[in-house]
Amino acid sequence: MEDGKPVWAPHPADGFQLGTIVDIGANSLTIEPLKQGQKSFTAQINQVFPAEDDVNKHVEDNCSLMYLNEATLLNNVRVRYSKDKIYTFVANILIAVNPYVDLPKLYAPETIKQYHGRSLGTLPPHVYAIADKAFRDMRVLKMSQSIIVSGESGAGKTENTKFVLRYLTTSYGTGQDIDERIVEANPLLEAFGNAKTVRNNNSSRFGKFVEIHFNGKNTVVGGFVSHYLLEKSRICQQSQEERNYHIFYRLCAGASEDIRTKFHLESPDAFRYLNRGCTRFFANKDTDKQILQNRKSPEHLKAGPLKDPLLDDQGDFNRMCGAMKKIGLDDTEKLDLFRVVAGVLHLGNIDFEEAGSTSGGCTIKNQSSQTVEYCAELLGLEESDLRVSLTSRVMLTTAGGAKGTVIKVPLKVEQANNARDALAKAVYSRLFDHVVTRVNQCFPFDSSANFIGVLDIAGFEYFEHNSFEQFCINYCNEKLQQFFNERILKEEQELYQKEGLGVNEVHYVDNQDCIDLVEAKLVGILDILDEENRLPQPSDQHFAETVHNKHKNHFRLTVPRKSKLQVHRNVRDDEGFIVRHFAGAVCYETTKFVEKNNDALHMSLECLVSESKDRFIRDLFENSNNAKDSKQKAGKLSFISVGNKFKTQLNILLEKLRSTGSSFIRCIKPNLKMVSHQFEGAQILSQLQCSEIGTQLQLTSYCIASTFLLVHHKFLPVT
Ligand SMILES: Nc1ncnc2c1ncn2[C@@H]1O[C@H](COP(=O)(O)OP(=O)(O)OP(=O)(O)O)[C@@H](O)[C@H]1O
Repeated sequence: MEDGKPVWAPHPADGFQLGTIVDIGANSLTIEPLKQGQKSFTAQINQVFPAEDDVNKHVEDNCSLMYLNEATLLNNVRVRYSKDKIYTFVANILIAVNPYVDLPKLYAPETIKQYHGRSLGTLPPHVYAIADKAFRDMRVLKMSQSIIVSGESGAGKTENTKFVLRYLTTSYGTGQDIDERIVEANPLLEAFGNAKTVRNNNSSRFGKFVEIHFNGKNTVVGGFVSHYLLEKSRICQQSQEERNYHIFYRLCAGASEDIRTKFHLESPDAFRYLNRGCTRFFANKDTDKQILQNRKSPEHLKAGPLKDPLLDDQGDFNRMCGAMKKIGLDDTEKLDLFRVVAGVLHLGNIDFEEAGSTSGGCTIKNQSSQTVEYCAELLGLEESDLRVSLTSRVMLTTAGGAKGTVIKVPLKVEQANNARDALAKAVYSRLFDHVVTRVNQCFPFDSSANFIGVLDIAGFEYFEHNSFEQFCINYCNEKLQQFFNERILKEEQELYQKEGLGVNEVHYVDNQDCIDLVEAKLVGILDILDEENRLPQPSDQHFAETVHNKHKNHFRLTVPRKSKLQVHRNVRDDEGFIVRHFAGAVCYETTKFVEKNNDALHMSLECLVSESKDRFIRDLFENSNNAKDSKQKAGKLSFISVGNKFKTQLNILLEKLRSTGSSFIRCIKPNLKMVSHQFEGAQILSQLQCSEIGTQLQLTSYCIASTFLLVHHKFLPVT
């Protein structure tokens, strides 16, 4: 960096600001901002970067900048974004900034044609360029490919995934039914698996890996969707501004009067599982008029509809019905799905009260009689069985002479509430599994030569309060980061060495220790949690204590009171732990870890649903580890580990990824308000830093710097 030449120095809101160096200290620099009227300030040397001569210039591949650093990358992305150029390459990785506005020309059929068969770099950066590269690599190398789409919630992963699928089926499909089916599966999956959150109106609350399969002639023959970790807590409760899964509202807004009557549907405020969150429908001015008044909640009538250019509950209901038809679901199947959704809604309305007897148990309130009747009818249950199963649980006594006797233990009001919610979550999540299975049956294939898989899964997350869901997501991201390190860094280094570029070995921080901390046999956090779940009286506190005891001096683990943030320092040692991830330290609060890690219903409920009179409900629970001999299993605590199921799924996924060629798309959320043309530099910078881009940038700048002797800043390890 030369005196007088412009540099990028840190800025709290913009990420970086332009300035000149006016003084050099031992570890810091004094910077005078170029913007008039701003005061000089000091910054650490390693946070100040040389700027390009023309800061308004932009390039398609960040690697062709003169100075390669995070500040010039941020500026390049910013300049391009201001011109609606949302895609940028960093070597082979595609950065995609969410425009939050429809850019029809960018995705038009003519654009699809343009990218057909064209090498990377010959046309402007585009998600289509990545899709076409994957296809050409598959054809030439005769090897399956994967495209890993990452980014935080609302960054645009699902939209870009859909563009990839649309591109591949349009360009290399058969022109027949199957292409359309692969694309039409999305509205159905989104209806059941997406919800409005504060960060994204259409947030996917599950991860997915969508494979498009090709025959030996490289034509699409079918598809397959694998799904991961549906967020179950949302089924029973949402925060005030959030909603449950779209399907509930779409059914309330869009179902015919006939269906409404049949399934006893009302407006969203009538249901406990909806009315603690936002009860407004998505609609625009015109479509809002088409929704009958009696279907709208008082909140909707007062505040009007929720607005999003891509969402419209009533219209989406009709589109979803169309999609169901296209992918081959008949009316009976459609009604089965709706009936179970309605059944879940009614379940939530069952209220309990203390029985007033000496048993200490509870009964169902009289006001809930009608609701119980509806639930029994919709879910094919005997009303009396439903009542008994919700208010008591069967257990096998092991004491004295009565060993082996099944007894009924009455539940307290709170326990009955939990049982009701557990039943609702189990029914809905089985329904979601069924939807995915059914979708997969719609594009079957006998054999395939290769596939292109697109992974759309949540990126690294850290909030003020982090629970089991964030723990699983971040564990997944550790695994993906390791895969990225293996793939890009090792391969690139080998390439540089092979080509004799004289690049010294680049040391990146291996995160295997963090992965082991989570998944190692017996001592890993997931196994410690499973052990806790198997105890007669598991507790979240005991689990947290065991984690700390087993990993006292682990570099990656510490107690919350050592956090830099006040809010985490208030968390007691037995209430949480901090994990130092590759992308930063996260404090996990362990309340509900034990409950969230258990997928099993208590035996009375399991028996209830698996013996339903209704075939559809019975089938949903068919493959569960349901006790055929309920007497034998009734006394045992049944436990199905969510964490270890995810670990197994993840390892299968990683094995698959390792067997394929890979490309990476990093999606970026430009602002928290979800609006167009607003670039919040600082928060975009932090997304770039805690992603593969940060790692790639370090490697690329290091290699180029070493090769061309343009050493501008020191290479820093990943963490
Ligand atoms: N390329 C795009 N063009 C126009 N709008 C977009 C584009 N990408 C994303 N959006 C807008 O941003 C919203 C959020 O995008 P998307 O649902 O793909 O995010 P996500 O990363 O999948 O989030 P989550 O992890 O919460 O599911 C979309 O509903 C859409 O309104």
